[in-house]
Amino acid sequence: MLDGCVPWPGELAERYRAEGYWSGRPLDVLLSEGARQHPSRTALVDADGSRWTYAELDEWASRLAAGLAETGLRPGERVVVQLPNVPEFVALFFGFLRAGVLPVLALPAHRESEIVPLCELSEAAAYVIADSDGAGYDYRELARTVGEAVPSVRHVFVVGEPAEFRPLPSASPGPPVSVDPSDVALFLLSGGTTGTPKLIPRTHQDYLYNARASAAVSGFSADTRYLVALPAAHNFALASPGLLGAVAAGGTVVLAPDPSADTAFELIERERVTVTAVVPPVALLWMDAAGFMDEDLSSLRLLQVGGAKLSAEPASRVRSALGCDLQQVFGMAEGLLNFTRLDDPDELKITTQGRPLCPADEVLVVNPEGDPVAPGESGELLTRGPYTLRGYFRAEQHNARSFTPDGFYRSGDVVRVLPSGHLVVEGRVKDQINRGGEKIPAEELENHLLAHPAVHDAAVVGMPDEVMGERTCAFLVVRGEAPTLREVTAFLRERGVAAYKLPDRLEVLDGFPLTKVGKVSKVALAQRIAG
Ligand SMILES: O=C(O)c1cccc(O)c1O
Repeated sequence: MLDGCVPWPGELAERYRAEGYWSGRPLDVLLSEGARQHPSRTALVDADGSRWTYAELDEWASRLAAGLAETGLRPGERVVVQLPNVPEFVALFFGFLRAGVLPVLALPAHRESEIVPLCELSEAAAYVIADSDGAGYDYRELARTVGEAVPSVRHVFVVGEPAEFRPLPSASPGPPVSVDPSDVALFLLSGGTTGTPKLIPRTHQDYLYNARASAAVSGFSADTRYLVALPAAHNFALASPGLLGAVAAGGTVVLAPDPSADTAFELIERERVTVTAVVPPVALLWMDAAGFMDEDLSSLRLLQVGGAKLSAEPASRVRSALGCDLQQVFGMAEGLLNFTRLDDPDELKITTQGRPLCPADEVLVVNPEGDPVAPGESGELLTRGPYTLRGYFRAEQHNARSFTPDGFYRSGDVVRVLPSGHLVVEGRVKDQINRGGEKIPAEELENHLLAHPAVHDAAVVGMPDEVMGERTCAFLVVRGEAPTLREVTAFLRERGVAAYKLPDRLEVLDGFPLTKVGKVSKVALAQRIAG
């Protein structure tokens, strides 16, 4: 496995192969087999209505792969990719797989303070952007900063107007590069809890299983028309089952530039979309909007909701509001995916976050001492399995804390397991805010706040919110005059912090409540803001 990654131990690897979860095939077979078996079916549709068949997408991916190689990118090198939901994302994703070059999938919302450390940590050889986000943000500015800050970045490729950079490369397809299916195919980003980004290596065969098994459990078929409403770089929209699951099933991927009801409903009607995946705040907005908008949503069969916990009340209204079935998905880019099953009783679909995808997923629920709790009691979810990472990339110290000695990933989520095996998410032990599915590492934001000259100490906690589940509250102890929320967010933006990480509220205290051992008590702060 690529240097800096942690392989599965031989015994488990043997079992995953023997039981058929690992097929020994490269991830790219999703597209190459589709192109062979049904070349003229529609694989991809963009927001403007441009369409690509499987054969056309396959050809495009091969030309991109050849172009990447011709530019001098070598197998195993990393490229940070930051694209909105454009067709180039899909073609390039497969192009990277074919060239053996490893995409590091950043989100469009990321800014300098996320992208620079990512490029550094991955020693990225290139950076791929769109010219703009359609709302006035120019990624080429960010690319200039990255180019100056990170010497490993040799090329910047731009979808749209390249300015001084390069357009996406393209060349006549050469002989395929052979890849080891047990090696890394791509890197996903962790939501994280610390000040530095974490990279999740996903191997060809683990991600292939992830996409195919998810597609099966969600009933994907050749008739599936999947709307990519979340960012395509998100594990949920990419492979749970996401766009890769739709390709695995020989279905059609429809790209939405944003998840607003205006955009999504129009695409659902126009393309007869059958399934999509959203975070809870979007589900709430769609359910309201369906009451007064008149697009025809009757093609929609399944709404997947995940990223944060969907409360039972809105969950119970999905069918009447949108005329489709609900599937709750509790997943993590690190691996383990839980789905409610299409034939589960309504009670489980509404009140649980699903059960593990794979029979070989191992789930342990432990108390703070690390001992298993009694069945049905809540505790931290630990997991290992055929598609769950064994370590973050180049993060030895962090890995020592994030995994048990026998290789279970400590998810930081607090769950309880029902007799049926379904999980109910009850909270978390990790120091992170989940703002409507967007994960904000508290320590990272605190570090940025501490850089403000008027800030003596900072503690970031979630505050309950009807729509977002949580919003972000920054508690500060200040020197001299307290800055306003507006001043603080302007300061954070200036530092290149992504907009979704900006605090929603500021509270200034004389000092922080402490725990018995003298640490800042986030529990006390959270109780204070909840009140
Ligand atoms: O990261 C997540 O929250 C998530 C949610 C649903 C499905 C997934 O694959 C995820 O990674």
